[in-house]
Amino acid sequence: MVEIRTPIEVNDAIKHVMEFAKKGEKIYVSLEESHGYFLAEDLISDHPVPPFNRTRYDGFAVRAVDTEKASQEHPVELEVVAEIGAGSVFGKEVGDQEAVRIMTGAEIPPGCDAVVMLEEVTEWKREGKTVIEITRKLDHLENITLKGEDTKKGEVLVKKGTYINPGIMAVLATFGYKKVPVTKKPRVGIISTGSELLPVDAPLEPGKIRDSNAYMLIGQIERAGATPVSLGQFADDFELCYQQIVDALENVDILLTTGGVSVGDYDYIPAILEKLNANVLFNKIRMRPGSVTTVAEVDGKLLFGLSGNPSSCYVGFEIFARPVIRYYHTDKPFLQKIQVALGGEFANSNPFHRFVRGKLHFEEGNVVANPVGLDKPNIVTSLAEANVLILLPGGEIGYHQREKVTAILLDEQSGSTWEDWLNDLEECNL
Ligand SMILES: Nc1nc2c(c(=O)[nH]1)N[C@H]1C(S)=C(S)[C@@H](COP(=O)(O)OP(=O)(O)OC[C@H]3O[C@@H](n4cnc5c(N)ncnc54)[C@H](O)[C@@H]3O)O[C@H]1N2
Ligand code: MOO
Ligand SMILES: [Mg+2]
Repeated sequence: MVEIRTPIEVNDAIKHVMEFAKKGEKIYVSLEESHGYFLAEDLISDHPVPPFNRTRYDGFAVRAVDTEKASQEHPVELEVVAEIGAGSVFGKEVGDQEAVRIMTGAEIPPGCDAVVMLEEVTEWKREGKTVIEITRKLDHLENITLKGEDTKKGEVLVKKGTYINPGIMAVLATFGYKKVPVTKKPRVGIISTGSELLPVDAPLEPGKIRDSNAYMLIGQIERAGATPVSLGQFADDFELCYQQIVDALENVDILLTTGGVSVGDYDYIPAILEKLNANVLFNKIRMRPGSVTTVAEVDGKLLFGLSGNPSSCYVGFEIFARPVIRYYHTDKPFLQKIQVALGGEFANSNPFHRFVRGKLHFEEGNVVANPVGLDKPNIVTSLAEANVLILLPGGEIGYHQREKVTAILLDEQSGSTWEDWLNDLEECNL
């Protein structure tokens, strides 16, 4: 008799999984490799930026008061007493009727309080001296970037738990972080199971397909903030897969398997979990695709038995494994959601919540989420385009073109808290 599984609700399943989520320890990585890590400490400015008053233009630093009477008819003449490029400083006080030739980014010399651009002046030599002619009045502080204009000392610029993007790398460099405090990425193992699976470089054979899930998961794991560990591809053989899983659990923080979680004759993951004496959190969820996603805990480690069907595997990972990985780094481990107009027609109702792979685009000022490709669990090619999961709550209704629905953003990095995730989903009561 085939086992009849009772589906649990999506949010209950997430809650169970998150009970076993762990926090990452603090490590230091070089600034060069920090992209894609998450800050383990607040980034606080320990000096003002810029650290000195500087010129915004190539020009002449002057005393604005000397230009007060300048006009086209009555230009003011100033003597150029020095030249400085960015990185050089003119330590002396600039006196009455004097100017310093200065290049963008150089510190404003003492006594000066305005800069006139090179293009605005006439310059010539007279009796061995360089003289400039200014034809308008300059304002106090004109063309000067003030010390601390960008940021003051002591400000929290980036909060702990933030994903390090290129802009944050610039800020880290500004404050001298050769080594960056980040949270250590968990190691996430991938085992693909299936006697039909070929290595990616093998020619097709009758009845066989190439293993795409393993590579998809490498990308998903990296996007989530973990280090993928490829542990191989194995035939549907109970003993072989059991042994691989036992060995893998020793060597990784989280283990993912794909395939073999359903009720078929060669779906060995449920029996392997039983032999492992694993604490199975659930093996059926009221969602589609990914309903067969099975999660178990073995000695405190999580094992995600993801479906073999590519779209089911993808969605199961994003909804259940991703927040566990993100929690290592941040208290906002859940995906963010937005309201969109539905770009397709789903007239048939479905008792299960649907997570339709979709792509955002803009139409007459509205954000529209268009389904990509066929909405079936076994579809792989649609995943190439997907940047959202369109959430169609289960029930007795269908969904129609331009109806307001929720889209879960797959490439967004700031994340959301559990409360945010629940609030936004209140209406769908997942
Ligand atoms: N009698 C029932 N049959 C099925 C049920 C059910 O409840 N009762 N559930 C269906 C659903 S829903 C899903 S989803 C799949 C889950 O299948 P498994 O997780 O057991 O995966 P497999 O049987 O091993 O493979 C399913 C499908 O996916 C292909 N596959 C497997 N691994 C890979 C890979 N690494 N890369 C690409 N494609 C892969 C495999 O060839 C199969 O076509 O079960 C339904 N059946
Ligand atoms: O787990 Mo299956 O994906 O619901 O199609
Ligand atoms: Mg199966």
